[in-house]
Amino acid sequence: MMDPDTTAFLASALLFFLLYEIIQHFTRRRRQGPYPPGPKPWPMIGNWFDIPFYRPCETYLEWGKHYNSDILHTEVFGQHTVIINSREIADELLEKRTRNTSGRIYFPITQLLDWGYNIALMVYGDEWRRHRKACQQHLNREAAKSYQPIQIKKTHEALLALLQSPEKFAAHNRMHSLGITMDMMYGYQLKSLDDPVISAAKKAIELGNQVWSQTGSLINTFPILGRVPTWVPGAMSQKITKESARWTAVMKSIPWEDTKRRMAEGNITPSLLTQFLERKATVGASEEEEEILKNVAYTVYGAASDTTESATGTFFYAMAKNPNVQKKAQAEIDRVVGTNRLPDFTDRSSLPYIEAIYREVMRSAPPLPLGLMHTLAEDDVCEGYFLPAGTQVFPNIWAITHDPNTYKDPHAFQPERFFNEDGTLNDDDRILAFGYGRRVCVGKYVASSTMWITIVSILACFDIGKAKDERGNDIEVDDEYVEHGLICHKKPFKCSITPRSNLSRKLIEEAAGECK
Ligand code: HEM
Repeated sequence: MMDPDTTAFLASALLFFLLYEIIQHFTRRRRQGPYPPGPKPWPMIGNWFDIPFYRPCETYLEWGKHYNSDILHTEVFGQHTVIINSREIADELLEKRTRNTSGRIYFPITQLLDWGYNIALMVYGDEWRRHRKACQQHLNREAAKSYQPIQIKKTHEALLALLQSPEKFAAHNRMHSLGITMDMMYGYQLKSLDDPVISAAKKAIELGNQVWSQTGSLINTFPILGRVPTWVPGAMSQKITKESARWTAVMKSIPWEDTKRRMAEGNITPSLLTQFLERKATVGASEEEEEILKNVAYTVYGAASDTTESATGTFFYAMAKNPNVQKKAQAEIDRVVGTNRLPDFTDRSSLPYIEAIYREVMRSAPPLPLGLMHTLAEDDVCEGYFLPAGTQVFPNIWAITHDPNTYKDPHAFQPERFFNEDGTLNDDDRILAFGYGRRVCVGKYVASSTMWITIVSILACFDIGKAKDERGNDIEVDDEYVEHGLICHKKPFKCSITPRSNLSRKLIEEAAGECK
């Protein structure tokens, strides 16, 4: 038998359901047309049981074929969601009508998690505008160049790590993307993946992801449930949010305190926050400016590291599977850069095949296959379908970059698809993996440079191939991806990474020595 607390909790939840349905019934707006097609919703819960959890991007592509539509609809507890499978519709809704489609859904759980600092989750309004402006100031095309010395230094450190323990390439990849981010934002030098900042952020994000979605917690549908104290049986979300918020506070405080300590000691490495603090000490800055800059740094930690790690993971996978692509790239590097030095950013415009590999990595496995949701400020009509205000729209970036009408043989890794017949790069240089409209990834220039210098440096120094088993046979690499929240990663796999020559080995050791 249930104890009285549980019975009371369930009874109030049921009451809320009923109240909700009644309110929905009386407040439902007049529809200006049908909703886009999708699975038939159940009363009250809507499509709760239809929402796909494994590789939703692929399921939505299948739905698109089933319903013969590139725009699809689901509804869960009255929250409308639209998924777009075509480039044209995504451009129409998320680029041309970006004024109406730049919102983010507000989950009441965000405040309980203490994730209000996160620019990517902020609703469209003045607070977001102030943060976005600060991001643009520090991450625009020109500003992004100031991080190149960090990107080079960290990439050379990664080359050394690959030389010393190639079998740990996935860990080196993670260390590389996190190390660049922490250095850029705080000048914080990450020594290992066991660093307390990394563990705290991991715990905060893993816990938070369990509840930060429409179906993750009832609090997102019935905000009043957020007031239920943690001791009430069944109040799981409250326990999770409390624990996640505790780790978020740790994740924020360690690098910030470290930055202040180093500044006080006069041990300053250039970074977003040290530059700001120096400016504050000389010409002054407001408390609000400081808060915004700190929020930018905290946000970038999450926004930059997992995404870059995912894309670099795809690069290793693509190289292990496509030796011909690798050979062609290395021939280009040897011809343009030579073998007596490591590549640097001045080489970028002279290496079109490397550029094409970068584009193909981002096309073949966009790190956020469904992007981030945008929400509608006002009712809209698209392709004859009615989209009520508040609808969340997901661009199915993976489906769009795998459309065989645009990308022939879309599952093959073919950098050649980005060339004109005369051998020059074509104009398909928009990286859809960075998203859409006013919410497009504000770190795209930084991300592009990190990806490029990583790809070109690894190819200049190493051969990546299939690993061998104990009998000397190739170990095949599977094609599976796994999802962590909205971000997908190549499923762990083995590959062999060997220096191309003794000269490459020497170049790496020299370059890494200079980093110290
Ligand atoms: C391969 C690497 C990356 C990928 C694939 C990526 C992708 C994305 C995507 C899809 C969005 C959402 C866009 C939308 O709403 O339509 C986004 C937002 C964002 N990204 Fe990135 N990103 C990457 C790296 C970075 C880096 C390096 C930074 C910072 C240095 C960064 C900072 C941000 C921020 C702050 C937002 C939120 C923008 C807003 O909501 O206004 N990202 N990113």
